[in-house]
Amino acid sequence: MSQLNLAVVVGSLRKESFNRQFAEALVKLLPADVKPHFIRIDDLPLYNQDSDGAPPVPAVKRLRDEVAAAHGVLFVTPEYNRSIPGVLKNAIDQASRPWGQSKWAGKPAAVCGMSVGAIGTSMAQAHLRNVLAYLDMPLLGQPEMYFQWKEGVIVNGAIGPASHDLAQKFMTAVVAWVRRHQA
Ligand SMILES: Cc1cc2nc3c(=O)[nH]c(=O)nc-3n(C[C@H](O)[C@H](O)[C@H](O)COP(=O)(O)O)c2cc1C
Repeated sequence: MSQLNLAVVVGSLRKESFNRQFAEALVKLLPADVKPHFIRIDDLPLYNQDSDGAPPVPAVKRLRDEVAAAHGVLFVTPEYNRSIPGVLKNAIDQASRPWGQSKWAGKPAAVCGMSVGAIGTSMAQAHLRNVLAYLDMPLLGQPEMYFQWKEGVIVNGAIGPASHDLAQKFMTAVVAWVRRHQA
């Protein structure tokens, strides 16, 4: 099968981010013909519609080019105050404009997340799904992935034994979803 480029967007800038650790463990479950590409969002300026008429600054151009080059996108996000972190929304907004030139449109996507709370980012994921659906991204429905951070969830950089099967099932479904939507 042809090589797939899977963009991975992590919604936390924290150095020891559980979601980044989770994302790095998840991509280890990908088959050899799927290449993950972590999209940088920490150096993006705040989106300002006044900038739409000018050439994008280098960080924004990089973001837009990288999203455009992806066959699909995996979002791995924390929940902040029952929604998605502002840094993630900013990145989504930056690649959605100028109007009519969104880089997200048509890209198959999947969402998951890790929180310290028992609801495991379910509210954040619901909000994120709403945004991505508006951006015309076909969204993987099942399996859902709501993870709570606790000892043993990630062991030596890999998904721990108790969660491994669900995580593998999810990543297999992500790859099948992206392949199904390949032009
Ligand atoms: C501003 C803020 C708001 C938060 N709101 C929630 C929340 O609504 N639900 C939840 O489960 N955890 C919430 N948390 C706790 C996060 O789950 C926790 O900080 C987690 O480590 C964030 O993910 P990260 O480790 O990838 O940065 C919040 C944390 C912060 C800093």
